[in-house]
Amino acid sequence: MAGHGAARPMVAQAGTPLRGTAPIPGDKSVSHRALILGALAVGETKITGLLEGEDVLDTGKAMRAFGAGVERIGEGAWTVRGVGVGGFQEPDNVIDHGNAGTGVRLVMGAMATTDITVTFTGDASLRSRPMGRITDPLALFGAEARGRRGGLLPITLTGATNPLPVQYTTPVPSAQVKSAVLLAGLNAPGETVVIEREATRDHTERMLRGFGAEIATEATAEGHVITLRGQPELRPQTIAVPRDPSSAAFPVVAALLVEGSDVLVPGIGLNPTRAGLFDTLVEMGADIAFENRREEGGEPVADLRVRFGPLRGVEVPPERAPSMIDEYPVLAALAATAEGSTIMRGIKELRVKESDRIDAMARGLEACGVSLEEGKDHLIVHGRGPGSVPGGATVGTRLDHRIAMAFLCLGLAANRPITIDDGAPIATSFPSFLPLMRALGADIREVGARETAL
Ligand SMILES: O=C(O)C1=C[C@@H](OP(=O)(O)O)[C@@H](O)[C@H](O)C1
Ligand SMILES: C=C(OP(=O)(O)O)C(=O)O
Repeated sequence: MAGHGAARPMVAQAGTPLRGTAPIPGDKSVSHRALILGALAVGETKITGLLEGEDVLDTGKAMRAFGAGVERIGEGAWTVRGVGVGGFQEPDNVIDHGNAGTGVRLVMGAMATTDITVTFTGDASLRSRPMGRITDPLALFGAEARGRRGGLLPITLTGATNPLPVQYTTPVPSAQVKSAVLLAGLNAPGETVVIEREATRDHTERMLRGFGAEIATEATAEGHVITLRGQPELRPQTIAVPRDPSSAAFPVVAALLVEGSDVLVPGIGLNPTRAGLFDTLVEMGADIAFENRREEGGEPVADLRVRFGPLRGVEVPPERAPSMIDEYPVLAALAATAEGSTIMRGIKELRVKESDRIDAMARGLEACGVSLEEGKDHLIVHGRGPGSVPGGATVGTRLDHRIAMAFLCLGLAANRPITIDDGAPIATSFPSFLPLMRALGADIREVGARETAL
């Protein structure tokens, strides 16, 4: 679990162009959901391509503690023997979700309508993130939460004895909130309805449908109305997890940062609720070919061929934010080498991620000599073209994997090396980041590590 071990400082510096093929691991969002829904089905679910990052492994441990059989049978290949909807047993210890907002929030939802009491916690980052957005709707089902002041973890949640179905309009665009309510609705009688004004990633809906739940989504003037019929028997599935577009973002952006690069990133999930970064990059003038478009595991995918070329700053439409919410840090890094300003508005949700990502990016970019403007809900990066980023700074990554990877990518195009104080959290979402980037030719190393040790 990130934050529990020693800090791992890392440094990135300019070198040769990036070339080759980047095999991206499985999607983190889909991986969490595959383990949770597998645990709620009756029988054995088979998963291939599961992301074996710390966040997902913590969800696997949680599902085991709730009574499911979770076994690793090969690289990325797992089986989950489910206990059925309502069948979770009470764990005999605290459930520690490490660094994972998705993990803790979805699992709280999944247990909130079963009559058990569970204490949840996480690392220093997760213990500072808002949980009221989950415990408030779960209270409508009849669940009771007691946490620290401000609704922070650790939280003890007692599931509803006689759950009520709920109709809930999400107050913030959040797939985690939507998913927690839907997962709680699984063990409530009748129909649970979630209304979201802005569409967020829809992996929970797609996967629930795959497991045989009755779920419908309707686009209305109010927004997306999602209706789930409770107390289904979920049928075990065979799930091929697509490769994670949020992880792919790093080698894609690195290829756009480093002159002369030409990188192939195969089989990337391009679900429209996740693909906002790629639309933005194309608007910036990026040379990206989407080759061999196809469907895999119920999700649209393509092979991305990315070549370095000149980029211009753009204004990102605020309504695109939910489809690229985790990609703003790496976009902000890239924006420093575009010509002109990149304007990112409608992004205040970034302030409650693993770190306050607007502040973390602003302080880090400033330290690297990049000019910017920031506000409560926006960040504007003034790019001055390739070769314009001085670098030469040490950036604080604040237990945030995406901040860590974004600055390592920027270091590949800066005039002086960029150091990050701690790369350990990268293992939460992208454990193969360092070897993958190095195989493309990136000069990224652990500070103090000998060349052969990596
Ligand atoms: O549901 C999910 O899998 C996720 C939803 C998003 O969080 P919010 O729901 O807080 O927007 C995203 O930032 C996170 O990385 C994964
Ligand atoms: C926000 C993220 O994850 P989580 O909320 O699951 O911690 C992320 O991976 O960028």
